[in-house]
Amino acid sequence: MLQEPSTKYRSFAPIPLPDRTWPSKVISAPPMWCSVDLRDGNQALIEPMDGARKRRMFDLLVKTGFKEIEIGFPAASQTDFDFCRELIEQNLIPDDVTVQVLVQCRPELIARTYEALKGARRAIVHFYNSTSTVQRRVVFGLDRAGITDIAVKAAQCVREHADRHPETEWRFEYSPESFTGTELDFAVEICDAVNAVLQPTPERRVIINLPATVEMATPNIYADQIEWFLRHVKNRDCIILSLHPHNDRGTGVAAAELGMMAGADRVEGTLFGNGERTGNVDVVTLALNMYTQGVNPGLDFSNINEAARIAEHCNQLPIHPRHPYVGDLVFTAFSGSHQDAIKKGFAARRDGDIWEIPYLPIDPRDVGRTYESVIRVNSQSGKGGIAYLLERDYGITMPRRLQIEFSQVVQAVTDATGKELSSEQIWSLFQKEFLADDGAYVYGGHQLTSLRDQHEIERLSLKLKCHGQGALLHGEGNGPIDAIVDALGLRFDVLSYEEHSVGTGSGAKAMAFVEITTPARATLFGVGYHENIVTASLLAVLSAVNRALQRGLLDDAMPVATAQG
Ligand SMILES: CC(=O)SCCNC(=O)CCNC(=O)[C@H](O)C(C)(C)COP(=O)(O)OP(=O)(O)OC[C@H]1O[C@@H](n2cnc3c(N)ncnc32)[C@H](O)[C@@H]1OP(=O)(O)O
Ligand SMILES: CC(C)C(=O)C(=O)O
Repeated sequence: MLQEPSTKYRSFAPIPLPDRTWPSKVISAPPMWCSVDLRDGNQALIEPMDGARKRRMFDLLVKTGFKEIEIGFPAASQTDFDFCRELIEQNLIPDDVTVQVLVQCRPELIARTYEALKGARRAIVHFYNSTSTVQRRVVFGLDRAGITDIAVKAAQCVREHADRHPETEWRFEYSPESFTGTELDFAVEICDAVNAVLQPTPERRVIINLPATVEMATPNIYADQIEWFLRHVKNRDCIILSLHPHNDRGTGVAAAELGMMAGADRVEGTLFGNGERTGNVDVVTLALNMYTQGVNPGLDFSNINEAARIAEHCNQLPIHPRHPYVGDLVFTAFSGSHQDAIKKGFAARRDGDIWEIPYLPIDPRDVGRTYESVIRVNSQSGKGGIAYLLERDYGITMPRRLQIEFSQVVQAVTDATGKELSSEQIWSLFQKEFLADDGAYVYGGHQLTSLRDQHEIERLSLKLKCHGQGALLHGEGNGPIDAIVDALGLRFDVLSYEEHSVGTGSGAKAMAFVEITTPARATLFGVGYHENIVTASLLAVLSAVNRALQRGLLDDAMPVATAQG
């Protein structure tokens, strides 16, 4: 790269529009949408679509709700010509859909285009020529008058052909191609000249499409260009002002949004932004951006995965996993603080609330995605995410301090492997850590009786394997936990106890959580999981004791005094 890029590149001159109004506008209604997947998208593919893929894409576009679809450039390729014929002859165009085709301002190509459209009920003929300073100079070698002449002659030609086929309801679209590199006064001048031929009316408006053929500046400049154009073009009421942004600077969506605020009526773009170079503007993102502002976009992406898979098949191009609204990872949080906030957001949410879940700008279910992958765990994750997965997939609600303790167990594994852990793997780590029966003290059965004369006192007889040897311990207390602490005779106290059921009906089990503290003031949890709630509590105490023994936090003195063979 150059140390001094200004020797090779220059900045885009601002548009003189100090009283611009677009910055304070709000998008409150969708534009007229036109899909150009089958033309601009298609012409950028490594392998342009064959008839079958075109048909699949067309059906998807219709199902999504597009009412205007640019189906190709029939004068350019036989495939496009044949596809156009197929749609017309087989009557495949729904009544409320209008097909559009592109053609250069060349009479022979225009003639072929009308051949392709013969018999159509309705059609938009879209003609274009490049108007930018650079293309005038290097491609056409013509001045403004010469370029205007090309456009005006083409306008006459498309009109004449149309007049010869009154059975079709014709509409026209003109694009001063490379508009963003065209002086604004010239763009207005050439469009006025074309309109003088086409003679649009408020009832039969012409589509004037102002493409950012190459995105050359910040999106506010595009908005200024649109507002400036609309203030100066003649007969605004006879024009449908259309945008056709590309994404060379990565701001195609922003440019389209600001362009709409600047007064545009219509947007041409493609699904997921396929198209020349960095693509056309992504209509899915545009539509769902509107949706998340509470505006019905008029396009239906309720099953966004299906749309994505069809687009990938037709374009033979993958969609990036981080692509807005659709990428495989866009509804996934790996990082701990995000997971924590999402978990709390879901917990706080009530039916009918405005959607306000941190880090999730849209409810994944609105586009047919599930909450399945919202939280995934790796070394960047925290307790909230782990707790969320265990709760969602296994119905386990861990006490907060256990979440902290267990997250360290998970973290040790993710740090060591560098890999993601599935919720199944987390559950098996949880079982290994808390529920395994391979500790020093293994539960073998119990009996609990209330003392006849002292109702609050319970007596516990507990069968155990202590270090592999059978033992029968006895203890008393004001409940099973108190009694097992007494029976074990070890130096620890119980700090907290919680229990909840997991599952419902006859398959339900109890999960008990016991937190103990040792003489050295170490605290740690044990978990018990059993059909019987008392057994679950006893198991939880033994789980905590075993974990403390394993860590050398308790004296491992077998309670011989009370043990019996
Ligand atoms: C920004 C866009 O996306 S515009 C759409 C671009 N899409 C495509 O090009 C895809 C389909 N195109 C094609 O298949 C071919 O280009 C065709 C069939 C249309 C034309 O092919 P060809 O005639 O072989 O030539 P080619 O495309 O190289 O034409 C360039 C010639 O057309 C002229 N030309 C280019 N665009 C236009 C236009 N819009 N109007 C009039 N003339 C034009 C050029 O000045 C050049 O003229 P020259 O031959 O006198 O130098
Ligand atoms: C033909 C025009 C509209 C075009 O595709 C472009 O400028 O990108």
